[in-house]
Amino acid sequence: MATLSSSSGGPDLVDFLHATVLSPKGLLSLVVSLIVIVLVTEAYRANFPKIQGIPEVPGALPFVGHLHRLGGRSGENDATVFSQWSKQLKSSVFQCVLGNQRTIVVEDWATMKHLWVSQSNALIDRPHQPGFVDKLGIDLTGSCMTDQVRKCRAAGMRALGKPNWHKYYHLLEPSSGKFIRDVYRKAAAGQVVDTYAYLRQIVFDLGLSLTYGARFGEVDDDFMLTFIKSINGISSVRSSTKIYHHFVPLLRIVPESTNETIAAERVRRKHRDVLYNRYMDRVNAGEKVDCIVAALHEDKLNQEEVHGTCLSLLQAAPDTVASGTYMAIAWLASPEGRATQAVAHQAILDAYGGDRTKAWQMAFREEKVPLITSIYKETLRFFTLAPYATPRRTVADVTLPNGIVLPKGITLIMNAQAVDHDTAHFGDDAWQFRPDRYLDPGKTEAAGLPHVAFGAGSRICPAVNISNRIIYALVTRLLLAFEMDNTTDPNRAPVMDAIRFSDVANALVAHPRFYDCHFKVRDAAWLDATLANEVSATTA
Ligand code: HEM
Repeated sequence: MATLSSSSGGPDLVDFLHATVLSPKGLLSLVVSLIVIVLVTEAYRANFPKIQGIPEVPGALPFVGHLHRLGGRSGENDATVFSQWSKQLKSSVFQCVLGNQRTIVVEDWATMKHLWVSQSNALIDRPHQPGFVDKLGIDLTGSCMTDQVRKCRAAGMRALGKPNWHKYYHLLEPSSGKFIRDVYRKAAAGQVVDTYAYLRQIVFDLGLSLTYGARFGEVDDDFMLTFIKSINGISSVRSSTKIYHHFVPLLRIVPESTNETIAAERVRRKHRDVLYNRYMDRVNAGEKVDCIVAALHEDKLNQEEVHGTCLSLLQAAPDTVASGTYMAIAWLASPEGRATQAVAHQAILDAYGGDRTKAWQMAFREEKVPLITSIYKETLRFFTLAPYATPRRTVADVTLPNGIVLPKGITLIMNAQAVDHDTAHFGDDAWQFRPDRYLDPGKTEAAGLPHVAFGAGSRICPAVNISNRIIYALVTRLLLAFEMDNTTDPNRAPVMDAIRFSDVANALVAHPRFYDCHFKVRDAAWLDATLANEVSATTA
């Protein structure tokens, strides 16, 4: 054993150091000790200390915090797990830690309104998801509100705004007519129909047209299917808690062996280039193509911004609107909903003085039947498609209703599934589907916010109005054309439960389980003539 043998220090101290700390064994112990210190410090390090006065979910693990119980790992979606925690803690506001991200979860309407609506400007950022958003280029939904994102969001909102809707009728009307014609043909052949792919195509077609001025014809078009697959690959990761790398900084020292986002982004980019090149060919041939790319070029956005805006819209469009319409049909065609079909059909006729052709023609152009409006709002509330909305990050201190201050930079999650079923706001029947809930505006409309399916406040979905109108029109046209009845085959019947309607437990956006429906034409002669008129009007 080495000892300090001389009081003068000098060489003896050096010998001592060489024999201990600087020896290979000593250096190894030093490195190991440092690693242990770093690991111990990292193990429970969060970006913010615990906030006093807000209950915290017990059972955080080192490094991952509460992530091990989220991301579908327990078989439930995050919103459902949040509600279990809220019940356990007896508090509608609580804190948990996602990797190193201290996160406040809000479960009730009143607190949601106090933060997301009344302090909207302070909630304008998104938490950074390293390993995801940095692989995508500009991504409106997943990015903080930089000047560039603000510019792109404004351009997207302009394109989706009401003054531009007249440009989209000539797309939506024939594509919905074609959808109904296909359903009609199958029904006439005695087949049940799963409408999902048709509905998605209508919305995706609209998205392609309003972004790159493109259009794809058939449901099984290979190009469209691979493009949608890449889009879904990206959406399945956005704001999801399924990938530990996105939340645990230490894990990012080791690169991910395969990154779902990078793979999907490569495919998405290839498709984007095809669309863009087709657009440029048309422009170079002297055609004036009316679409966002054209408008954005005029707005002097650079190419990255043009593509970022277009892809962000395409990314969000197809499945959300399709799923909303799909669940409205599922409810109307359920034993519980069938009586409402007759009432809604009559309400449409009444609104147009019995002229069903006029009702058909105006379906996309005006919202004249309050019961249909109520049905689509109730559908979007009841089957909340983005169960935990999209997380936010504060850009200034905000206060809870009880005065507790949440610091600038903290992550906030609105449990939209819980907020949309808050009995204190919607009443004791919040977990029941009531088609007429929004006929009596009363308290449900008090905030100008019927539900939070589209989020709320500064980053609310920019496509709220156009999405609502598309669902309204499709439901109206289907009711005019058919009586609908879900299959009784238990393997293909829809699931009508407000949580279990979706099979997806590990992603931001729910996806309804597929189902089949019987469609019985109400008046074949009228439908034949109406569809024929629409086709000839489009081709004229
Ligand atoms: C029923 C249909 C839809 C639902 C339920 C829905 C839901 C949502 C939700 C919950 C958010 C987050 C809002 C927040 O943080 O408060 C969002 C954001 C967004 N949605 Fe939608 N959406 C739908 C349709 C669409 C469509 C058709 C488009 C595009 C054409 C679109 C584009 C976007 C974009 C770009 C954002 C990001 C906005 C931002 O972060 O600033 N959405 N949507």
